[in-house]
Amino acid sequence: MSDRPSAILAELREVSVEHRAPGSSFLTRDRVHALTGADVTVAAGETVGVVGESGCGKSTLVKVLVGLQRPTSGTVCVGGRDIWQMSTAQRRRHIGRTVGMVFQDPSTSLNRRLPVERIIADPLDVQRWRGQRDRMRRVTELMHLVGLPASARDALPAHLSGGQRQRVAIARALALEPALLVADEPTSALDVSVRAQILNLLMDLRERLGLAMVFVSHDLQTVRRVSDRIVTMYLGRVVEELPVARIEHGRHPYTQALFSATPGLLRPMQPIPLSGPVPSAVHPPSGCPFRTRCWRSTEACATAMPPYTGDAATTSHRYRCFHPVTDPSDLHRGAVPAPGAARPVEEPA
Ligand SMILES: Nc1ncnc2c1ncn2[C@@H]1O[C@H](COP(=O)(O)OP(=O)(O)OP(=O)(O)O)[C@@H](O)[C@H]1O
Repeated sequence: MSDRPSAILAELREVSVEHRAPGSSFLTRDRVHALTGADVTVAAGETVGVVGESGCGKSTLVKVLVGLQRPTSGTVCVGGRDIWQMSTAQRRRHIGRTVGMVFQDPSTSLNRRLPVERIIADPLDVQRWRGQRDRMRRVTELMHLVGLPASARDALPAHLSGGQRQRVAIARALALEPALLVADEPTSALDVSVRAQILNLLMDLRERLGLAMVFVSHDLQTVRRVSDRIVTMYLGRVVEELPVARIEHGRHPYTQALFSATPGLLRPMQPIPLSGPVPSAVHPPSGCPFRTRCWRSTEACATAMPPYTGDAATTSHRYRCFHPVTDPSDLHRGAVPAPGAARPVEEPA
């Protein structure tokens, strides 16, 4: 991968998403900060892995990318165009042609009342795809592409296995020949026995069709295997993005802690224990969101958000941290806290 990718397929600039907090009243007006100030780009042909603990905003980020979630602020460009400056119909058409989306659970993402053929053809119908014969031919082609037998054409989702259902979802996502496929935990709802098959299918399709991919997963080994670049998120913030070749050189302590929890992912290292719960997304800490669990934090971390900076040697490795890990052997020399030694989580004011 070159350090400076050429064609940008999707770009988030300073994107934030807030939701009304469950149980918030008209008076408190509490907001959940699901995504804050996210800057992410996806270039043609590259695979970007998105990682982070549950609730850190991964799904929100991909929903924003595919136009399913309108940001509270910031700009979302897909195929070079600001999708929220378009009419609803224009936006649907434009995104449909540029981006395909595969969701986590095909049991809920597919319309259970429609046969496979109608599900796969749905994006073609929405875009008024040529004639009926072309439509039928395209469905056959797509079923073949994802390894579905012709006999599945008239089946309802309930009559298919979980793996076959996910193949239907992938066929639907590819119907309009998008340049970018966004997959949000595409294998985690499947039986362990078929996960590898679906992952291999996605990798095969990526190669054959020259797709760019955004791949969200909790499985860091897989993310490392499939990605060119990794984006680490914490409490609604992108805290680091780095080329997979630099995975040993994660600068953000959270990236190091996250990766250290998967044995064999990095050089031999002790898991870095993180004490305390993830702070509330309604009342995130001031400054760096990770500071309440970070063993390297200082007062500076509470007063301001670290800028999104990079190493001089590479434009594709950026992180938000006042005390980046510049020497990974730091982590072996006792800088790692004993369990429970990280700073206690402060109660929101
Ligand atoms: N519609 C909503 N209303 C209120 N809060 C929401 C809504 N959608 C998401 N959130 C909150 O936004 C935050 C980010 O959620 P998101 O689903 O993006 O996280 P995630 O990293 O994808 O989690 P997981 O890995 O468990 O899927 C969480 O605190 C979540 O509870």
